[in-house]
Amino acid sequence: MKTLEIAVIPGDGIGKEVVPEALRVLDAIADIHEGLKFNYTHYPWSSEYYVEHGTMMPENGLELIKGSNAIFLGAVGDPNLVPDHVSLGGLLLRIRREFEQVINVRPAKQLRGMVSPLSNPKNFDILIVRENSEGEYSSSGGRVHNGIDEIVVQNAVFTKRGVSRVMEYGFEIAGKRNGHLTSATKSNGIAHSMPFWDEVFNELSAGYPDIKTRSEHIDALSAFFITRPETLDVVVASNLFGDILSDLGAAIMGSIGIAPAANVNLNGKYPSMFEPVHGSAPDIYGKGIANPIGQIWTAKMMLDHLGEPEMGAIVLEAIERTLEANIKTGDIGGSSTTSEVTDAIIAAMKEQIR
Ligand SMILES: NC(=O)C1=CN([C@@H]2O[C@H](COP(=O)(O)OP(=O)(O)OC[C@H]3O[C@@H](n4cnc5c(N)ncnc54)[C@H](O)[C@@H]3O)[C@@H](O)[C@H]2O)C=CC1
Ligand SMILES: CC(=O)C(=O)O
Ligand SMILES: [K+]
Ligand SMILES: [Mn+2]
Repeated sequence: MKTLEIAVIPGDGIGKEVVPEALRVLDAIADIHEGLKFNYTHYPWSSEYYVEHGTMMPENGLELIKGSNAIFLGAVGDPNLVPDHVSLGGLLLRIRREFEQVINVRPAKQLRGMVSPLSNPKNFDILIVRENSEGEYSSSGGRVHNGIDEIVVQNAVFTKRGVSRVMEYGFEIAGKRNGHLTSATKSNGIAHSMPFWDEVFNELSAGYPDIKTRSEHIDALSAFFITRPETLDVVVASNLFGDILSDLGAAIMGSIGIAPAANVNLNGKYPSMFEPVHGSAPDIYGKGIANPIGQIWTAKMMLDHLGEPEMGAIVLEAIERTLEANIKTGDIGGSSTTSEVTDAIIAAMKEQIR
């Protein structure tokens, strides 16, 4: 029996609604695959936890989840309770950074049964590879003085190690897909970090003669996501650019509610973390209408990562069959509830093994 230890952190808002739904899907997978079992340990770390304890997780929080095979997270952020930079910084970004989850992989592809807002989407299939530990989201900087004299410095940190690592991951994964890697740059406006980014990209591309490369400035690239997404394969981007591109990728798929993500640790010292692209969606929380597909597709990425790609394929096929059957939440034009969509996905999984 292969038993996988999963640290479960639903977090805030709809994270608390969609995570239990995705666990139902994982339980159905364990029913299908008799040699596989999931052991969940639930952690209530969230903005509410902060209000009670003055911290997003206990002092030994990282120790508690370090030994798990993977972390399965919903979303963090309840701006009415805790400022976002405190809640995300104290939980989500902290785990990403301290567990050296240096890459964030985010697919954006057209699923069967989804209606893209693009009038002519042409079957795009993009994989965004986002740098996940430094760049514009570094905690380096500070504030001094007050009033009109106040000075704020936010440093964007780019290391040779970090940039090479994310690009190499991009080259490798492009080799397993369509062999095309696009680099998101802005070296016409950002004078130090982005020319460096381009240099490293050009340097590394020499070692991957079979990969076709392309560099695009982030502004133009954003437009290409809309006007010709089918020309993109793997896109490698800095932390901020990758963050923005992945909401854009989600939008052209049809909703941010379906977009999955994996925060990958490459050195094996710590677990990887799986969480959808979307946040806690306070505007729809508590109504039972959140789209569970982002969290469920994220569970598929976790299954792939944990060496169960056949099980992952069953989940994605079931998602597509459910969309084709028009069983959808409101964000994608349907009227089904969160749990009705999950029920349909689980039924479509069982149908495949009959
Ligand atoms: N990785 C994370 O945990 C993230 C956390 N956040 C946090 O979440 C909170 C809200 O942030 P927003 O900028 O509003 O982003 P958001 O992703 O939570 O919501 C943006 C819009 O998409 C909709 N939406 C998101 N997920 C959906 C789903 N599964 N089904 C249906 N509709 C969905 C929301 O209703 C909202 O209209 C903030 O506290 C923010 O900091 C935001 C992004 C990522
Ligand atoms: C924080 C955020 O927006 C993200 O990781 O996508
Ligand atoms: K999330
Ligand atoms: Mn984001």
